[in-house]
Amino acid sequence: MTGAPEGESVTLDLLKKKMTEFAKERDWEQFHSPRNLLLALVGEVGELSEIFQWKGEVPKGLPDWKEEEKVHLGEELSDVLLYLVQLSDICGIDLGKAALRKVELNAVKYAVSKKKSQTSITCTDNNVTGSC
Ligand SMILES: Nc1ccn([C@H]2C[C@H](O)[C@@H](COP(=O)(O)OP(=O)(O)OP(=O)(O)O)O2)c(=O)n1
Repeated sequence: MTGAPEGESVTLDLLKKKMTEFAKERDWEQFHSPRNLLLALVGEVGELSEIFQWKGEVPKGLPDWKEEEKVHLGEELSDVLLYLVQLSDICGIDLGKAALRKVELNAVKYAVSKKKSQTSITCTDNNVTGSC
């Protein structure tokens, strides 16, 4: 498997196709049930968490991290994404469309306050104004 073709952006669809090909080449589709993919996803979230474990709060951009630590972080983030893409695919969910729809739902649920001086947001589902 190679990366994205020259000049082509990485899309969820490209990742989905590459993982379908990856599983097919190895005859691993038989193992890729929704439950198995979910468990694999959770396992990778655990591996991702281990990277941050015991470090305390870390500044944005991870300025003090070694290059190899950042590479490792990228690998674990990718494992989570790749299992999520496969899980969505096997469940017949268009992840890109579902996520865009969720962004819209979130914007309605957490409406931005009209008073720009305030940093508060409004929770429309529980009628509370302020942080929620
Ligand atoms: N049945 C499988 C096995 C692996 N993968 C893919 C998805 C992940 O991107 C990666 C996971 O591989 P590993 O289980 O080897 O996990 P790690 O790469 O995290 O290795 P390790 O757990 O040794 O750190 O491979 C997959 O799609 N289906």
